[in-house]
Amino acid sequence: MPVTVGVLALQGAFFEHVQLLKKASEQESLAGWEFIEVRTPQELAKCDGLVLPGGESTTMSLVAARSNLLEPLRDFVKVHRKPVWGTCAGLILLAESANKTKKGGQELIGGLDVRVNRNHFGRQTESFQAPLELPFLGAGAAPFPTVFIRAPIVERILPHHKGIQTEEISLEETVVAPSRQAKGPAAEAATADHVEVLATLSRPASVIATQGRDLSPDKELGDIVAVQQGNVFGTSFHPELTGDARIHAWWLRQVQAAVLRRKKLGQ
Ligand SMILES: NC(=O)CC[C@H](N)C(=O)O
Repeated sequence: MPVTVGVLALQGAFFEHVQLLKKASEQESLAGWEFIEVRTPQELAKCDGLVLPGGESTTMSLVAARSNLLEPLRDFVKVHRKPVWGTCAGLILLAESANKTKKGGQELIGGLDVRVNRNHFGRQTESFQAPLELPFLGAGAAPFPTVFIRAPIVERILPHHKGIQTEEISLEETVVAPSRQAKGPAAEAATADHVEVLATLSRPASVIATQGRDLSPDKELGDIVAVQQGNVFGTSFHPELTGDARIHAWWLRQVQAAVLRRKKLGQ
């Protein structure tokens, strides 16, 4: 079963992702998988799954718009519901809403019903590394060496399928992603109406967020740094900048499951 996984290669750490995807596929003994850099709608159309790397989300969305990729990317995530994973800037692009965006706005792709707070931990010089428990990697998994560089966090879980969040529009420097309708049975199967919190920074994640609940004031929960909603996965940190391929391997298994689901449904 040939499977093609793309990494959006407009800007940022795309090369590192491709390398770790290859390493993970070897670890998982996945034969016949192809990993490609995506710069055009034609390349995107070949993909069964897509990684949006870290970098600078403002630049990435500008280049995506100029490359006529924004609409195909939105369709990939929200209409075809193929698996996507955004790291850092990629997570920002996958959010339905983002704070502290550049004046004049910034285009988002959307797909995760969350609002992110950009540059949550401060500037480049305030970058840090932290060993983080990631329960989704399995019971007893060793802490993951997470790298945070001008990283966003998920500061709010938004109500599902609200489309444009009108309450957010009035907030200065907050942007929202345009809404889209999923189509077809595979799309339905991959649609999840809740955002699952997979990791928080200050303590091991054991929390499933409920819709519409503002989690930011409750500091006890810690900062949300990994979330999943259906086929959309996002991390605040950069696994591609470590040699650790465990998250890539975990995500490739998600892609494999999604491809099998689509096949079963004849799509
Ligand atoms: N390392 C990163 O990807 C940083 C993201 C960056 N702060 C942005 O807003 O795009």
